[in-house]
Amino acid sequence: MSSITPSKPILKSLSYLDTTPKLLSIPWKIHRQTKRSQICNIRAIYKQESRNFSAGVVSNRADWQTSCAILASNVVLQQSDKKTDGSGNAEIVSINGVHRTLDLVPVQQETNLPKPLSITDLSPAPMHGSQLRVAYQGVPGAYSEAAAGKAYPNCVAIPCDQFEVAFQAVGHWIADRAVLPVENSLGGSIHRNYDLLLRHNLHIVGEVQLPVHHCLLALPGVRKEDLNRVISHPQALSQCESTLTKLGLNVAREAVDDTAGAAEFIATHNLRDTAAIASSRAAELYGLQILADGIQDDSSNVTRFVMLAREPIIPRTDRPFKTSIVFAHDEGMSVLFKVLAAFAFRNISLTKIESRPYKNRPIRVVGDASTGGTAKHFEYMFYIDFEASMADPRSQKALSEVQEFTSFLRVLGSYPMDMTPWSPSSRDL
Ligand SMILES: O=C(O)C(=O)Cc1ccccc1
Repeated sequence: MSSITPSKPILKSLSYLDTTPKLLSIPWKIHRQTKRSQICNIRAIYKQESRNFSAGVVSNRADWQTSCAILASNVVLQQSDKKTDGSGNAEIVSINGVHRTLDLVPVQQETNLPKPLSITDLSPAPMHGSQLRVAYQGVPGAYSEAAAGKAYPNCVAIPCDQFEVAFQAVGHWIADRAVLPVENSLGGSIHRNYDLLLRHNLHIVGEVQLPVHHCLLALPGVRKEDLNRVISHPQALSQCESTLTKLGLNVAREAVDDTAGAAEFIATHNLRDTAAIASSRAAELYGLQILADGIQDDSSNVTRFVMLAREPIIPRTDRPFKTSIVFAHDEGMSVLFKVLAAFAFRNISLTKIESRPYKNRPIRVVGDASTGGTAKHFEYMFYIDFEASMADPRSQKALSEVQEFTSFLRVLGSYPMDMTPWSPSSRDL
């Protein structure tokens, strides 16, 4: 992996670019606003598409995308005034304010035979035909950079100053992928990125589990006794809290955007009273000494990163796959139980459940003074990772059932599980 090593992250916020999603609505996003008949229509299409897919009829990428487009267009059509252009193609009046006509006829109209899938269809080479450009949050030496290199060994890693910028970089074709941390075995979920997954239209196309090995870094000649503060990414600070105390460092902790950025900051400003928690690679890059090595509180400190792309990958069943979804539900009895049961009764294991505030509707009020007061329910979006591929009929049946009692359901991605062997003592950095 080659990394652009600027003195500052290359990509600042791309706010000047309109970030309104220009992509077709997510194939799997199913909105509640549709009427019962329309849901039946969608379900019929969904089931037909699922049958087609599971029966192997959807045998190549083009068909897969056409099926998704059909499903998505039918969902979106419920949301907007529709008019046909006489050819049977429904013209979408607007999607997020973008006017477009969907061409729903399958590929190879003249022969009506699906185009054989070629290797370039599976993972098209980047536009510039050379290395994959992978955006990450941080500066060179960050663990996210290492994750990018583990996911795509020959990539060009592109540093970004915010997680949001990494998402935008992919959305605006500045990068081909983004690699972002979503959870750590000691620190738990990185909530910011769960929220961003929902806000953007990217697809999870892979995951990497990275053993994280923290070091305490300072300028050459600085001793622990000289330190008044330790700075790093909040996840790193929380993963090393006990060890810092054992080292006698009862000094101020300050959170910064990323671990390597903390090391760079100390070197750039020649701070002799400050240490950083970062990787040994950051020590090399920014000329710092390692005061203490392996300071995470638990040797099995692993961070899970996901890889994001503009297009989903084609799910397979020939290797272990994981699928990530997000859903919301209106009031109803034991909806969460029903969702979990839809997977449990099909022997599908869940590996993660996360809830995040439903920012469009944070509180639902029930009742009023006449009924003795109001109940205020916090509304959440629920994220689930489960161990099955979307190509597995069990997954399709489970999601078809979940759709019945949720107001919103979206598949964030179906992707190979990271099965690389590791032991608690292994280290990538
Ligand atoms: O700050 C970094 O180096 C990151 O990539 C985020 C992070 C921080 C701590 C553990 C894993 C990832």
